Amino acid sequence: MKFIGITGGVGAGKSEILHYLETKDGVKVMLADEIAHELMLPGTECYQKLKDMFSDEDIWNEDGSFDRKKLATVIFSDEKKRDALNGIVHPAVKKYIRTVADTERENGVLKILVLEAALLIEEHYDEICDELWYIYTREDIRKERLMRSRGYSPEKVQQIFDSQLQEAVYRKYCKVVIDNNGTVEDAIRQIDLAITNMENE
Ligand SMILES: CC(C)(COP(=O)(O)OP(=O)(O)OC[C@H]1O[C@@H](n2cnc3c(N)ncnc32)[C@H](O)[C@@H]1O)[C@@H](O)C(=O)NCCC(=O)NCCS
Ligand SMILES: Nc1ncnc2c1ncn2[C@@H]1O[C@H](COP(=O)(O)OP(=O)(O)OP(=O)(O)O)[C@@H](O)[C@H]1O
Repeated sequence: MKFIGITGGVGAGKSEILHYLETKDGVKVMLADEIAHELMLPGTECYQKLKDMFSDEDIWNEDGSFDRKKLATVIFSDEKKRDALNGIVHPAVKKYIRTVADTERENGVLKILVLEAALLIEEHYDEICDELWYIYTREDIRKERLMRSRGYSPEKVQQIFDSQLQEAVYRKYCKVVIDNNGTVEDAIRQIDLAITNMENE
């Protein structure tokens, strides 16, 4: 089994590419963001730590869950608070992912395990993945796609860009670069080629 980590800036097209990958035989896809949300639900250890850490912030709904929009405003405008959240959530996410990867390796059924995570490099997933892949899309294109599809404001897009790594850093750590400035079909062709190259190594 090969374990591939897929990363890239906000709106680069990671989810789009994962939708394609999960249609392939012998491939299982994991989303760090989805796992993080599960591990942040009320009643979990992470939730309690976040509750203690962010008790004074206006991010809580009446039922005790987070208001996603308000949490985004807080963590993308304050590096210290973002680091605090990441320090609570990401060790738990990584532990969970490591367990799944170990189990799948032992089972020996999967051909490829894929992890999508925005913070793959920052959180040192190179230690557990066999290969890191970077989905590269220019900032102006990502901004336009995010404003159109998610209704993000230009300010929100810029704040998230500023909180993420520079292109050169992604390129330094990732073995494969998928250019997603064109059509999804173009990106899929590059993915298929990268898989063939990996399997022939
Ligand atoms: C902060 C939240 C509420 C923002 O939600 P929103 O729908 O506005 O944005 P979305 O989830 O699409 O994230 C926007 C971009 O920021 C990145 N991002 C998300 N959380 C973080 C974080 N903690 N630190 C840095 N970047 C992050 C995403 O990967 C994406 O590229 C949400 O992302 C969240 O609950 N984050 C905590 C869980 C987490 O750390 N997820 C990332 C796992 S790699
Ligand atoms: N090649 C493409 N052509 C046109 N639209 C695209 C292309 N790739 C992705 N998109 C669109 O751009 C938007 C952002 O893509 P997607 O959600 O896959 O990004 P992401 O990298 O997963 O973002 P995030 O970092 O927030 O998780 C979506 O609406 C998606 O359908």
